[in-house]
Amino acid sequence: MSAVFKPYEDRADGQPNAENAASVIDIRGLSLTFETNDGPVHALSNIDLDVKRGEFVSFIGPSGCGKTTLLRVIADLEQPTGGSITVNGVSPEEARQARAYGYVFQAAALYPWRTIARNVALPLEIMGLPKAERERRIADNLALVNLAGFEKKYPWQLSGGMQQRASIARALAVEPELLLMDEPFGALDEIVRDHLNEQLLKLWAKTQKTVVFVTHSIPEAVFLSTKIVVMSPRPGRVTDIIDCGFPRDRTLDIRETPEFLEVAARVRNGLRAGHSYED
Ligand SMILES: Nc1ncnc2c1ncn2[C@@H]1O[C@H](COP(=O)(O)OP(=O)(O)OP(=O)(O)O)[C@@H](O)[C@H]1O
Repeated sequence: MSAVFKPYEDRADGQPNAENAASVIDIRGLSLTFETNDGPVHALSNIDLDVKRGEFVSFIGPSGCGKTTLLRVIADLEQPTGGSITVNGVSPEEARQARAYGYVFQAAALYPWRTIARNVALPLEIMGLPKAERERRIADNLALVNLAGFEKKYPWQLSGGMQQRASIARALAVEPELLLMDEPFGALDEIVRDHLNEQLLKLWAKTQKTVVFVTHSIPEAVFLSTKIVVMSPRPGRVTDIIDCGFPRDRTLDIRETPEFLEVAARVRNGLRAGHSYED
């Protein structure tokens, strides 16, 4: 086995000890069936997953395999029809009420009539935070995503990548422990995506957040993750969970290494095995 797959407790690079760290998300035998006019849609079947504090976990799988549905269950936006789930040791509903997570969507979803600072401010206003605290969080989080100086711009004055960084700042400003990201860079070109992947990794190392990230991209999943959850459709199942222990300060160069290509090949094989070519 290559060094890449070393358990965290053997590592000297400061990564969390994944075995002993607290569970942020604990999912057991979880299923979700949507009842539709055309009959039941089995979106998720018998999912088991444990996400530890400080991990970066990616869900990868073909369209319709239930990645977004699983993320929405964690966020209490969908209700499972079977099995159990806890987030920070409590139900997803309680975790949502405690603002345990920030959610970043594929589209930046910024309000065009609000400046960047006022977009980041919105959830803080809803929380009823005092002005001084709101301003501290806006400044800190815009600096964290390298958008200091853009406070007074409107979303349409920023590139797509900058808008997505602003939506990440908005999610972080709530100071959640957990960041849920649904294909946040899916609509961006590859060079911008590479750049944002590097920035996200630095942000993750700096903030020590737990991240759950949905993607279609094998290189993105391997580059970013400590754990890759490979899913297959109809019904959505977990077909493989791959530990991926690259150092936190990795750069894009690692994509050329044999270790990286080895993990990518395992992800690709997992995707192929679960893929149906019927449609
Ligand atoms: N509200 C809903 N009602 C009925 N079916 C739904 C609903 N939401 C999702 N589905 C179905 O559940 C399955 C999983 O959908 P989901 O969006 O989670 O997949 P995904 O892996 O995120 O896909 P993509 O990569 O295309 O975003 C699909 O078959 C989808 O059509």
